[in-house]
Amino acid sequence: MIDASHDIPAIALRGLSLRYGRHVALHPLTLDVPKAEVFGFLGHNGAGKTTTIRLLTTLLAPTHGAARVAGYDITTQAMQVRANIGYLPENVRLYDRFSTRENLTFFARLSGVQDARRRVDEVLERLGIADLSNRRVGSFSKGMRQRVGLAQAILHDPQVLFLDEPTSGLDPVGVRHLRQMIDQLRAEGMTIFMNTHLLSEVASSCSSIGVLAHGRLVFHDKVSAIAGYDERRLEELYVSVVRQEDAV
Ligand SMILES: Nc1ncnc2c1ncn2[C@@H]1O[C@H](COP(=O)(O)OP(=O)(O)OP(=O)(O)O)[C@@H](O)[C@H]1O
Repeated sequence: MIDASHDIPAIALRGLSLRYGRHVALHPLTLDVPKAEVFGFLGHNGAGKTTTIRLLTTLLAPTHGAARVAGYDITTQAMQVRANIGYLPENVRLYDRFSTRENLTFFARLSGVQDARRRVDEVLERLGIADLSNRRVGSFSKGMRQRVGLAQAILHDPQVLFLDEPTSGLDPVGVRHLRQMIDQLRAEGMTIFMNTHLLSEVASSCSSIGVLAHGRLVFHDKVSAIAGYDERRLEELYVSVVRQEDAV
């Protein structure tokens, strides 16, 4: 049983698992992510990272186990979970024929945001993308779409933000811009759970790290606890824990 008081972690998994038919995509996973942390979730292709995010965002129901996000149970309080999380999927879905402002106003109203127009302006300013307001998103680069997607994900001021490979396919300027946004949101107290393949992303943005291999958590620690935690050290660590798992 997970405590539902205010001191609980922003994200708490207890033996959470998922099978697709006979295939175990996620073995029982127990993990806490404290509030206002950026958690980097690493793992090879097919390790189970997206499956974990889909469980925590209530898009999939677990086969076994439980989890709380922002204090709410993902199975019995799915609506409350959804009201308190933002999700930026790898490929952002926007209405190409509409402007940034029109897209965001539509999504803000859909999620019941009060005074949607004012809130959209506020988020555009906060993320430094007011210059994109009146442009149609159909003409946007991947980096611009990601920025609008992030704005969409935080319109309702969620406590917890899930990012699935947020910088995948972005050029260095796009990566830098998104990182700055993530740093800013964390500084404001948001908890961020980020799937990534990039060790540079973990070294620059994350406070703690988990490594998943074949659906099992094979490493979990604070990034600062890894001696000399630069990108190279993280790479050595990543390769060693994934190799150990392969040898089992
Ligand atoms: N809808 C599905 N039906 C059956 N198997 C699935 C389904 N979705 C994912 N899988 C399988 O579950 C496993 C975990 O997939 P998942 O997408 O969670 O991995 P991932 O770590 O996010 O990979 P990537 O880094 O490539 O995005 C993989 O073996 C995948 O083939």
